[in-house]
Amino acid sequence: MITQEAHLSRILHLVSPLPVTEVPLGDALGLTLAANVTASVDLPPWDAAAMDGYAVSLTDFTPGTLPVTKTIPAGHRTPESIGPGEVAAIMTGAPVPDGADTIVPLEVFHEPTQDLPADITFDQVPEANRHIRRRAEDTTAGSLVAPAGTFLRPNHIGAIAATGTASVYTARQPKVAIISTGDELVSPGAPLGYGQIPDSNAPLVAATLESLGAEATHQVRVRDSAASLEHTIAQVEHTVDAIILTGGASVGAHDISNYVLSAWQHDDPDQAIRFGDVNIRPGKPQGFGLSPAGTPVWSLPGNPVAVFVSLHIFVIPGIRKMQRQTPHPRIHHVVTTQELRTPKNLHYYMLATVDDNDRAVPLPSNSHLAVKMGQATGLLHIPPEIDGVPVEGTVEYIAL
Ligand SMILES: Nc1nc2c(c(=O)[nH]1)N[C@H]1C(S)=C(S)[C@@H](COP(=O)(O)OP(=O)(O)OC[C@H]3O[C@@H](n4cnc5c(N)ncnc54)[C@H](O)[C@@H]3O)O[C@H]1N2
Ligand code: MOO
Repeated sequence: MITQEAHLSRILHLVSPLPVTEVPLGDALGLTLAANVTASVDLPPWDAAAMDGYAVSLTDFTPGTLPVTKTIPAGHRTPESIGPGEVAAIMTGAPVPDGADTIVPLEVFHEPTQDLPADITFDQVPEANRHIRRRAEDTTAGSLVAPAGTFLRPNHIGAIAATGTASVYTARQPKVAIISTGDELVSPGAPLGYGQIPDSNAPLVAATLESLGAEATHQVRVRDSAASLEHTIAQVEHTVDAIILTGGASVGAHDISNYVLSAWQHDDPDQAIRFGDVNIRPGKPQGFGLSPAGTPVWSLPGNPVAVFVSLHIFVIPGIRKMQRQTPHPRIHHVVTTQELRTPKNLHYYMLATVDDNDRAVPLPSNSHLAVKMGQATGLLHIPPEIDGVPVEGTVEYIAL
């Protein structure tokens, strides 16, 4: 029996990050930064008004009526200055004129209007340094905005654009071929003859890859024939970054993935495809290695929930490494509403629904229960050292 840890670490050892390319910021959502992004400019680039109002010099200031000598809207392109006894009408986001010590919001003097008054009356000395966004308060040019490894969400895109950057460096997205094996498989939606089932693994794997930003370039169904499997792999092997097979990973007479891939010779035996039982349920029979051309190949068991667990524990970390991203999933902790009994010495994964209060209701988790998989919000993980968790006990949880 291979441990989950040993199998995963072999996968991460054999999978390499993909080459880096420059991508326009508009296409970068959901990609992972391969290089730090630093600010091209100070932000704010200059002292700016935070309120619509009046910029005032407090040098020799005495309350009374003062003339409004200029108007500075946002986007004003000429540096301005004011001297003692002068007031400039200023709009939110406009550069603060030299000599101004504070901004007083317009409501202090009058109702909002488009016709600004020629002068305004101060009853008292205004407080200094109010309503001014200081230059470089947010960041300085050259400072880190987002480190390499950041998975770009909309907020990162906004922050990077704000600091004057139009493109980012990211790993090329993995192209992956998905091969479902099994004489029993037909396209989802096709009429089922006796003994036939819809191929649900290919759509599951493809959707998982797409959710990571990777591209499922091929989805091929092959019959349980060594010749067809060899032919299919030969056709896709040189155009993809990885191949994911489902089915035929076990030891049955028709489990062709195991027989075909185990027979491949590799110059470096450490890199060859190896099959074996891993201490994980579901998902026990696993194959992984590099094809003779050096393409990583995951050979997963056929049962849909076993595929689902295998994707989360063994495939997603490898794809993330290709994307130059942190490979490991975020583990949460939740409270189980039922006692969980599991075999010792196995990493046991259970489908579950977890509510907003982090309370988990386990679902039946046998590896063929595809519809139960559809009801889950994630996977509970009971590690090999224990044989269960009592009701109201804390348990690890991988959210989808
Ligand atoms: N004698 C033994 N039999 C089995 C063992 C074992 O150790 N000794 N392990 C069992 C476990 S655990 C698993 S998991 C499965 C894995 O089997 P295979 O990887 O060889 O997968 P298949 O036999 O091809 O299929 C298993 C199951 O999944 C269904 N399937 C396959 N492909 C798809 C697909 N694309 N979409 C939907 N469903 C699919 C298939 O019809 C089978 O029902 O082996 C156990 N047996
Ligand atoms: O381990 Mo198998 O993957 O039970 O279904």
